[in-house]
Amino acid sequence: MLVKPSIISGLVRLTSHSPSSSSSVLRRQEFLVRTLCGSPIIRAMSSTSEADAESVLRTVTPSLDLKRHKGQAGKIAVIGGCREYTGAPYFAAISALKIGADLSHVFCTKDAAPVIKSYSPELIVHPVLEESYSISQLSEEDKREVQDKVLGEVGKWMERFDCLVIGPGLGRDPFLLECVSIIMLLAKKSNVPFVIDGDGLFLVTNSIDLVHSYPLAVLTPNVNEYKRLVQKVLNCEVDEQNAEDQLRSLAKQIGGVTILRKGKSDLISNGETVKSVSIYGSPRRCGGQGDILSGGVAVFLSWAQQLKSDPESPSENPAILGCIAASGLLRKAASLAFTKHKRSTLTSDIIECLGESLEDICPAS
Ligand SMILES: NC(=O)C1=CN([C@@H]2O[C@H](COP(=O)(O)OP(=O)(O)OC[C@H]3O[C@@H](n4cnc5c(N)ncnc54)[C@H](OP(=O)(O)O)[C@@H]3O)[C@@H](O)[C@H]2O)[C@@H](O)CC1
Ligand SMILES: Nc1ncnc2c1ncn2[C@@H]1O[C@H](COP(=O)(O)OP(=O)(O)OP(=O)(O)O)[C@@H](O)[C@H]1O
Ligand SMILES: [Mg+2]
Repeated sequence: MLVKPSIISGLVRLTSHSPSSSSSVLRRQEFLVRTLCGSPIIRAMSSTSEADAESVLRTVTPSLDLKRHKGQAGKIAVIGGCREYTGAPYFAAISALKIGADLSHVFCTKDAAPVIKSYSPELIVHPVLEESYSISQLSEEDKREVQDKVLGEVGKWMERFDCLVIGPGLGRDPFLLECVSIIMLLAKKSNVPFVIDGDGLFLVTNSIDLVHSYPLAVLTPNVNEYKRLVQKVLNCEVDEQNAEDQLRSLAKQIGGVTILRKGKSDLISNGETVKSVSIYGSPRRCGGQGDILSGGVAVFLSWAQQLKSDPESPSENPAILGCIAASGLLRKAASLAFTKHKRSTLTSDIIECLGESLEDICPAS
C-alpha cells in the first residue's frame, strides 16, 4: 500500500490539534498514524532522515592528546557586535570555547568591544569595525581609507582562522555591512569556511552572490531569516507541507551551500541530502540560542574538516556533519539546562551545560 507523506502529516495535524483524544475516531486515527509511520514503506518514502547526532558528535570530536598544541583544536572568529547587540557575539564566541576550540576572537565595533571584553577575559576582542555614524563627517576618500584600515585589520588574521561566524549582533549599518561583504570575499579567497547567521543573513539575502557556490558556506536561518531567503531566492512563500524539498531546492539554487533551517526540528541540506535533528531540546525560546548554535557549527565544522585527511573519515560533507553535531549538542544542553532552571532558563544557563552534555557523549578520558 502506498501512502503519501502529506497524508500522514495531515493525519498527524488532525490528531495533534484535536481538543481530546478520548473519542474512538481519534484513537483509530492515532493508531493509523503510529502504524503507517512505523511502516518500512513510509520510512523509505520519507525524503528526510533523522541524523544520529550522538554518533556524529562522537565521530567529529577529537580526543584530547597531550601532543597537540594550542590552536590545533580550532581558532574561531566571530564578526559581530555593535552598539545595540553585545550579547550575541559573546554567546557565539564563548560557546565555541566551551565546546572545545582553543581560541575565540571577536571582531566588533569600537563601542561594543569594551562591553564584550568585560563579559569574559577568555575572548580576544578586536575593536575594528566602524558604523556610519562614526565616520559621517569624513570625505568619501577618508571613508575609503577607514574601510581599507578595517579590511587590513581583519585580513591580517584571516588565514589563521579555521572558521568564521559572520553576523551575530552585527546590526544593519550600510557602511559596516559593506566592509563585511569584503571580509567575506577575503575569506573565500583564503578558503576559510564561514557560518552566516543573524544580520549576516540580512546582508547575504540581499546579495546572494556573496555566498553562491561557495561550498564552505553554512547559513543558519531562524524562521524570519528563512522566510526572507525563500522569498528572495525561490520567489515564493515557505511551504511547510514540502519543507524538505523546498530546503533542498533553496540550497541547490544557492549553488550547494549548506543551510541549517532552525525550528522545532532543525533541517539541514546542501542541495543533495536533507537531514533532520529532532532530539528533545527545551520549550524555552529565550534569545541567544541561535548564537550558541552558530558558534557550535563553526567548531564542529572545523573538526570535521580536520578529519578529511584521515582515510577512514566519514564520507559525509564536513559542513553537514558540523551542523548535525552542533544542533544535537545545543538541544541536549538546552534540555539539561531546562531540567535545572525550568521557566527561568537563560542562554547563559544553556552555555553552562554544553560541557556536561558533550562529556556525556564523548568523555574526555
Ligand atoms: N542578546 C543579544 O545581543 C542578542 C542579539 N541578537 C541579534 O539580534 C539581531 C536580530 O536578530 P533577530 O533574531 O531578532 O532577527 P529576526 O528574528 O529576523 O528579527 C525579528 C524582527 O526584528 C526586526 N529586525 C531585526 N533586526 C533589525 C534591525 N537591525 N533593524 C530593523 N529591524 C530589525 C526584523 O524585521 P525584518 O527584518 O523582518 O524587517 C524582525 O521583524 C541579530 O544580529 C542577532 O544576532 C539575537 O541573536 C538574540 C540575542
Ligand atoms: N519550536 C522549537 N522547538 C524546539 N527547539 C527549537 C524550536 N525553535 C528553535 N529551536 C531550537 O533553538 C535553536 C535556536 O533557534 P532559534 O530559532 O531560536 O534561533 P534564533 O532566532 O536565531 O536565535 P537567537 O535568539 O540566538 O537569534 C535551534 O537550533 C533549535 O534547535
Ligand atoms: Mg539569530
